Amino acid sequence: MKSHGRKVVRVVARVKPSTDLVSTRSISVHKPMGEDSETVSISFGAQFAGSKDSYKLDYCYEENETTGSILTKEIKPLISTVFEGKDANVIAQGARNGGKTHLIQGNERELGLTVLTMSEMLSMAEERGDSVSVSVYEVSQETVYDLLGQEKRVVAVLEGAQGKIQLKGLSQATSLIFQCFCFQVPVKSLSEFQNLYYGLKKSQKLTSDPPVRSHKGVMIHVTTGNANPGSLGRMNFLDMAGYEDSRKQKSALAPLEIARINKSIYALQNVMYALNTNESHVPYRESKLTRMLKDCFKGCNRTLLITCLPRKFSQDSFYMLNLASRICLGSNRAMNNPTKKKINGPERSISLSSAAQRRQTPLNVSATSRKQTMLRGSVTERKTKINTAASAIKARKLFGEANDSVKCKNSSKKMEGKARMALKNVISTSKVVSSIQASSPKEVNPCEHELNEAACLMFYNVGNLFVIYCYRFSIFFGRRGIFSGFLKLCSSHGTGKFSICNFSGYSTSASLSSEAVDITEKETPWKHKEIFSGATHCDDAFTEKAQIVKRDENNSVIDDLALVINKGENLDKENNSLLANETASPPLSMRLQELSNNLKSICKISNQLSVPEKYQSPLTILQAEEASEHSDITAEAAVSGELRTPERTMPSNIGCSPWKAYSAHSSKLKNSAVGEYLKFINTAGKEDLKKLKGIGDKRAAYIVELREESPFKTVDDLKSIGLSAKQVKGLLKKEIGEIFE
Ligand SMILES: Nc1ncnc2c1ncn2[C@@H]1O[C@H](COP(=O)(O)OP(=O)(O)OP(=O)(O)O)[C@@H](O)[C@H]1O
Repeated sequence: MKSHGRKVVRVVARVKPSTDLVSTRSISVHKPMGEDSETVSISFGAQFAGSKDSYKLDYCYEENETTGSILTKEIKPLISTVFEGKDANVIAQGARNGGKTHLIQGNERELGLTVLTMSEMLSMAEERGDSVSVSVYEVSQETVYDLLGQEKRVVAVLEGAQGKIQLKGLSQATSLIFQCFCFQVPVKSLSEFQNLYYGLKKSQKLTSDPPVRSHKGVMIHVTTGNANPGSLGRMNFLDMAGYEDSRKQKSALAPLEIARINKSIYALQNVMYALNTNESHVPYRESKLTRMLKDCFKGCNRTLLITCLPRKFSQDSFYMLNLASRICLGSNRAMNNPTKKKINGPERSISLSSAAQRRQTPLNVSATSRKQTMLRGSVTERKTKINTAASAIKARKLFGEANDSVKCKNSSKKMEGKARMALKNVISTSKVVSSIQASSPKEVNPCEHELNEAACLMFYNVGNLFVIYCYRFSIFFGRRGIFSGFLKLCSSHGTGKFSICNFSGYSTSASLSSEAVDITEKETPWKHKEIFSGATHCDDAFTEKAQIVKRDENNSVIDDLALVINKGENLDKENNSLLANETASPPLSMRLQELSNNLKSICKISNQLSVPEKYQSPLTILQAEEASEHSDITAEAAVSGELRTPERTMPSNIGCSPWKAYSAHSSKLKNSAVGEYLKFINTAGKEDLKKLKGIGDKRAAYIVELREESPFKTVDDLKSIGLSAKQVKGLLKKEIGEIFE
């Protein structure tokens, strides 16, 4: 019998027998020492040329090997550990239709691993005088359901003060002596279990309308049967929902649903990887599934990860095998490497998933993510120096192009082309700068970006008004939630619009740059009869300046207000410190200054052009006025020819009703208040926390404890301190309402 050795996660594959007799045999498994091989290599046919030659796993069960042999070689050693008081997990993962359910659940004719294991455990329990009970659960769209009740019940997964997983609202479960996940049903015989298990499967089929894909789990609990009954161990079987590339055209599922499933698959991979590489931080909180199974995974508990592979190999299976191999080897830490090559390949889903996660949690990057960021930093360190120069060149090129487009008088089509080129360059510059920022170790601290200044260069097109905003700001837009609202607000106006943003906080910059590109993709065709209006906003080291250039259809300048950038002391300091540290990325102020200089040069050229008054249509003038109004450029400033930095209120009522504008503003305010509340929860000391309504000594201590493991990312996370959704809402209401008292 093969020993599991010291590995926390043993990674094997199972090849599903092919019913298609003519299918080409695309997988080949190399077992150097037959069944006793320590590792095996799996390789593919020519269609996967370009991939690695082979992938190493701990073992691979081929078609001719039965489920019984998996039981004997892999699961029996785990059963012994369960009776010794440990937990064990058997997880089937893979692409869709890979045979996961067949392996875990089986059917009446061909028993699956769960039933075979239950049989073993029942006879062992009988011998020892112990008892066995079972819980069955399902995790669908980040919600856990108990399947053994009269009807599906939602299970709230909470962490107790000791970090133990607890249930809320399930009295039957909490009254049990040991920590359990779901309602447990005692099982006395195998036939009783089979009736329950397969009966459940049938009734679920009837009730699940419309069918949703989910992760399904069966947990077998063992309790000692002596005078002091107590929990021994648990054997957890998990049938993961199948991985599917969300870009697939044929999928019956909504892309959002696929993305969520993939995200939770990815979260599990992260946990397995962290466990196998003995990382100090295991990202359990990245998904509901991993969070609820935290106690089963951690410590000396063992996990068997089975990747189910159909003989007729698909790209999705290849992807899952690739991930499994990484967990097995535990050596390649760059699962999230956002290199171009990987983004084009199956890893794109991973990086998108994690980007999505980061988008949700810009402030709170998990320790693993931070580590990965550091790693990416070191991997791209060499590239960074080159990119720093390249980005500066690209920035110059961008505005060089912009100059060209201003100069272009005769051909509006030519101008359109140039403008598109300029946009392209902005995007690439943005990406380069983002990657530099990501690789800068000093910017890895997830909280630091709040204090860092951030810059945003924003272009957007309102009707035939083309506005350029260049921002430098700190705390106000330090929160992604607010900034996202801001982007959405902008993107909800006008016909064609896009935004390019650079944030100095790593997580934010990554998420925003991708978001910015998304918006760009939706851009409507460029209009070449624009009035150009640009404004630069600068905090701190900069004085407030703005610029408006109006153009008619002949590209002539109607009005131009000068752009002046004053360099303050802070800027000098910042730049001096840069000179002292040649390897650092150029400070934002320097980049911003460069952009501003280029804008100035555009102005100069624009100044030389005359604007026939007849070309000023009332509409365009109105829009320009509206834009200046919304940019909070005062009449006084306009008269003096020097524009003030608009306040950080964005034009919200251009092209929309007062109600819409009000709604947008109030939701922005709400997000801002919630963000500040969470920020406080994540940073305040215990005494300060107690000043919050509804937070006492115990809760404050618990908050401090929980956030050390993983900061609170959303309002929902507050439920983990033992509050109901209603209570959380009440707390926020009280805090926010107090502002107006
Ligand atoms: N070992 C096997 N022998 C024979 N048929 C199998 C085997 N494994 C799977 N199948 C068949 O392949 C089909 C898909 O299997 P299964 O439903 O287990 O895949 P899955 O990976 O669970 O799919 P999903 O990702 O949709 O949950 C089923 O019709 C099943 O009967």
